Parts: sequence; structure tokens; C-alpha cells
Amino acid sequence: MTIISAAGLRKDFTVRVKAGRLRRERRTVSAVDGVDLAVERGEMLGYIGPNGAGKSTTLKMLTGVLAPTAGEVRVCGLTPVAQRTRLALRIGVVFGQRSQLWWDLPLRESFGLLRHIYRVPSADHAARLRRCRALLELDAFLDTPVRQLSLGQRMRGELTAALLHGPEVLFLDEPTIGLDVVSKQAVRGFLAELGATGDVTLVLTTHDLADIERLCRRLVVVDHGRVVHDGTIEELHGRYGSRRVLVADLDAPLPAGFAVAGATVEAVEADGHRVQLSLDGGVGAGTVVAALAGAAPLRDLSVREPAIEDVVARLYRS
Ligand SMILES: Nc1ncnc2c1ncn2[C@@H]1O[C@H](COP(=O)(O)OP(=O)(O)OP(=O)(O)O)[C@@H](O)[C@H]1O
Repeated sequence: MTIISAAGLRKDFTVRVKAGRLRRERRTVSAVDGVDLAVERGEMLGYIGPNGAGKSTTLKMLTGVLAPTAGEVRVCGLTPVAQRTRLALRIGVVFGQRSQLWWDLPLRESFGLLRHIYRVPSADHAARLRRCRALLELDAFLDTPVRQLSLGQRMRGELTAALLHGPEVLFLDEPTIGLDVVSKQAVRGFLAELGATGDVTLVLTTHDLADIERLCRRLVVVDHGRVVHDGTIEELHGRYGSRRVLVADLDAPLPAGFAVAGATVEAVEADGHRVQLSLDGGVGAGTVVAALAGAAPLRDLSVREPAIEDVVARLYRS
């Protein structure tokens, strides 16, 4: 069942730009320029794109913060801006840069206030909080005022705050930005578990592609306000011809002019003792390794899967 749908979604901003020494001109920036999107209940969707691509603006329209300039948008069967209050009960929002917690209150009290605001039945609230406390290890700082929390602790608090009313969709804008490695892993692990239940639909924007690899099967890539890819990570690799790379260390130099069907020699290093070959799609490493072993004695081998960073960088450049 479709839980989020957008058709021809647009957002224009009017900005004033310098046009000469004293003059300023009005100019229209199309931050979101005709986005079509359909997200099924329970999906985990990664929304990525270079700086200024329109990700945050899209999320703001989906959550009812910004009114679209044009186009249709429905979330949980509601029109976000017009039905913002009703929508707020059905979605959770975590914007990495902004807080929904009370700065001077301990986390525990912020959570209590949110229970009243959202009118969550006591038992449901307690059960959800128990789960978050366990999975996000909140107990050590539950009674600390929010302003004294580290970024990683605060983010764990933000996630909890966004989930206590039992939302159907969780929108996350850069949920791991600025976090250390351990906190990132904690947040990702938690979101992975949450997504695996299928009860919550996750939509997240990120510049950290490890978030995507860990959490999302489907990836939407936007650039200049338009969707330039919508599909699985595998489809992205297929479309941009990502190739696996075989790295072999040899006990004797590779004979000059070495060639093998199904692979391309990308680099020969260390006076011919190390060779990198990229494998054609569908070609197993075995035949290439056999050909190499026939040409020079093999010492060590590794096969590198295509990195999502590489394919996304190529996509942004193109
Ligand atoms: N309130 C605003 N007024 C004018 N222009 C805006 C406003 N908000 C966003 N923009 C412009 O719209 C475009 C898209 O911005 P947006 O913040 O949605 O991009 P983003 O993909 O989230 O970028 P980033 O990865 O840097 O967070 C940018 O060119 C930005 O300068």
C-alpha cells in the first residue's frame, strides 16, 4: 500500500541576488523541480543528492513544513500542509540539525511532555520508551538536561522523541551527521531493527553512504531538484557499469602485454609484481585468476566489490 506519494512536486524560492554595484534582482530558484515519488508502507528509502539538490526542501514538503509551489503530495492519506496537525500524529521527524527536545529539561521530562502533547496512552508510551531505552542505551543520561548531552546522546534522544507516539512514517534528515563512529553504528543498528519490523516506513536523507548501504534497499538520487535515479543499489551499479576489481600480488613480474578475456588490466604496480584488473559484468574471478596464474606465480589475491561511493560520485559528475 502506498503511504507517500508525490506527483509533479515543485518548490520555487524567490531570492534577491546582486546585479551590479547597488542593484539587486529577484530571481526564482527551483529547489524541487517536478518530483514524482511513491513509497510503499514498510519501505526503507534513501534520498540522496549533492548539496543544494533539494532533499531537505522535499522532506519539508512531505512533512507539512513547507507548502509546495505546485504538484500533488499525500502522506498517510493526508495533505501535509492542510492537515498538518493530523499528520503530526502519524509521522515522526528527526532533522539532524534541529532539536525537538526542551533544551533545559532532562530527556525524561521531554519525553513526558511529548506524551501529553501527542496524547499517547500511558501504557503505549511506557512500552515504546522501554524499547528505546534498551536499544539506544539511554539510561545513563535520561536525567541529564538536553543542553548537556553530547551530539550522539542527543541524537538517540531525538530518535526516541520521534517514535514515542508510534508514527507510521519516520522522516530523517541527516540522522548521523557529526556523530562519531560508535554513535553512528548505534543509530544505524537501531534504525535497521526498526525498519526490519516493517511497522514503520523510513525515509532518510544523508551524505553518508554507509547509512544507505546499511539501511536502504531503495535509493532515490536527486540533482537540481529532479530525480535522476530511483531503484535498488544493485540497479545503480548495473546502470553505471560498476565493476569488481581483482588485485593480485605476484612473485615474478607480469609478462608485458598480458591480456585475458573478461577483464581489463587497470594498473600494473610494484615493478610488475602487483596487478589490478577490473572484471566485466557477469565474469567470475576464477577464469581470470587461472589465466594470471599461468602467466606468473601468484602470492596473494583479493576481490574488491564496487564501492557505492564510486558509483554515486560518477552519477553526481555526470
Ligand atoms: N528558504 C529558502 N530560500 C531560498 N532558497 C532556498 C531556501 N531553502 C532552500 N533554498 C535553496 O533551494 C535549493 C535546495 O536546497 P535544499 O536545502 O533542499 O538542498 P539539500 O539537497 O537538502 O542540500 P544539502 O545537502 O546541502 O543539505 C538550494 O539551492 C537552496 O539554496
